[in-house]
Amino acid sequence: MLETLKKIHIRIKEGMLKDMLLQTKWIYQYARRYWLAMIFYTVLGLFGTVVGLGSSLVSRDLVDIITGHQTGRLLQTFCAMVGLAVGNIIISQITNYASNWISLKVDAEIKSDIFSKMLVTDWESIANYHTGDLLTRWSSDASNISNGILSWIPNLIINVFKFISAFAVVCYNDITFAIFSFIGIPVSLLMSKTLMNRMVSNNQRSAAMNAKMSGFNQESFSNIQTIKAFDAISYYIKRLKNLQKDYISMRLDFQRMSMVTSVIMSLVGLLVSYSSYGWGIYRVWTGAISYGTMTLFLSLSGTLTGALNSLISMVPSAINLTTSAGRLMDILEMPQEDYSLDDAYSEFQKTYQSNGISLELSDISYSYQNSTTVFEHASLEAHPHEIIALVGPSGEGKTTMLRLILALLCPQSGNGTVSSEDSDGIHKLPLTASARKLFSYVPQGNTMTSGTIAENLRMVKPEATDDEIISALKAACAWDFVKLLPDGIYSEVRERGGGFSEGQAQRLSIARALLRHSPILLLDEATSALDVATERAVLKNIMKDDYPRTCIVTTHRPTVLGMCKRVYAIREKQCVILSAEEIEQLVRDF
Ligand SMILES: Nc1ncnc2c1ncn2[C@@H]1O[C@H](COP(=O)(O)OP(=O)(O)OP(=O)(O)O)[C@@H](O)[C@H]1O
Repeated sequence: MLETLKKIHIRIKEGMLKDMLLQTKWIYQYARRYWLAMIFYTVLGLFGTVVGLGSSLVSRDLVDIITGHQTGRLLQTFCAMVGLAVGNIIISQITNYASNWISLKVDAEIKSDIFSKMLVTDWESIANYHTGDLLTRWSSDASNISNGILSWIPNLIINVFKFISAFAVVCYNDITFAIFSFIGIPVSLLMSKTLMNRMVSNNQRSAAMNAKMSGFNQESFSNIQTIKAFDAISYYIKRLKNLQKDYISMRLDFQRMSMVTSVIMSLVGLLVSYSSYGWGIYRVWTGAISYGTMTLFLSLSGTLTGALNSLISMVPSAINLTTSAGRLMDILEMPQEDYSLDDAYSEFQKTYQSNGISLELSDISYSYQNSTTVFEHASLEAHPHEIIALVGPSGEGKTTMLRLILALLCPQSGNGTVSSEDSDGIHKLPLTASARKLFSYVPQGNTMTSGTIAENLRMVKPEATDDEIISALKAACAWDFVKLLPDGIYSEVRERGGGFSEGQAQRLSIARALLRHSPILLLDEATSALDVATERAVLKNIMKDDYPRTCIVTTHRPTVLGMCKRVYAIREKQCVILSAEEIEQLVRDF
């Protein structure tokens, strides 16, 4: 027996309650920023309770004056009652406004905070989550917290005060009525225990379902072309219907649970009010109390039951809130990227950019979290005024190498450095997330976003003039088609580069990278959709200016290898420099 109790104690200590405490602390760090507004809201709520009680007392007097139990000024009492009722309406509106204000502020703050933290989370860890799941956590879970944040301390204080003050008034007027305040408690407690268990699993089910729906919608809408091309419309409609079926069945499950709960709670409410009513009539009949006092009890029995139910319903709402906090904490507790060298890199860039910057990775080993080993003791270097090519069959690790260079991935062993040489010697910094200031990266695929061409390019240099944009477009061989567009650089680009061919979108992406004027340029199959002549022209333009750029390209096509200073092939998880003969062989075999 003792053993069992110990086990339960340990489970409570280590399990749900401990998690809930941590999650509550996490929520509190957002709530405390609005402590003044929360105090205002609490004071308003307390004031509203006092006005409500005052209104019940005045209505008691009014009834007693009318029924002749009390002598008093009817008109004044009536005016006081109306005044208090109007005051109640005004206070409740101000309270609503304050609660919305707090919710909106907290919502915006949590969302922007989580957004910025998600962006600095370790890339590989966050890439394991479906974007639909991330979106649901970021939007729905954050909203759950901001909407429910007031149900904590402020509503707890308000409802406790409401219950105690109403109870005190009841006791003062007729202590026998106090018993009715507690009739509902056992049932409400029982209900809340059942509710609590169901809610934990329902919340998790609901969050998982929402993430699934959001992921499906997002993927379907961004792949409409593929769905049509594969004649997969009916397949997708069927998938949606199945998801909807699951969703409806889950919602109806919830609905049934809340129906049962609310029927039981309403029955309890009826029981309380009818018993109060019956007891009230009896007390009036025996002459123990007046009609006015009975009216007071009837209205206070509602207040007491309401306050009690609100207090009890805080348990499931706390679960809802902490479940959401837990889901957000999962994301925020993932490892974060290291930006501690930001200042050092800014200084480094300012001082050495004009000399050009070299890049070196030595003895790098890297395996993805799923244990796919891509590199073992691989080394690579690139220097200013050089184009370095990375070649190799699909899936050998070219993109992975660029991710390592960009510090999106962190090698398990070996190290990366950037360096610059001047008359004082070689100046080095370790490769971390802060080094990204030095890079321009053109990834595979279409990375244009909706907006004008100019807006797309200014993403990397907001202060760029039109002339600078046009020069970048010229260097990327994109000006030829942009100048023919009726709105030139102010022509609209649709989502994912819609409205432009793959090759055009690639050239716009390259122009964007060039506009940034970074010392190191990384092109991941960035010229794959261009014809050979344009591809060569783009690379020539990139390297022809005096700017000491270091350029690394990954490619399947050996057409540009002749322009490269060194060609690395990824073989047996290493980067091997190809000889002139091997490069010639590659070109011949292509
Ligand atoms: N996020 C990831 N998680 C786990 N494994 C991955 C991930 N991305 C790539 N890989 C694996 O790492 C290996 C190298 O992939 P990578 O994308 O670097 O190849 P690549 O040479 O760029 O291919 P391609 O030429 O087709 O673009 C592959 O076996 C791939 O399955």
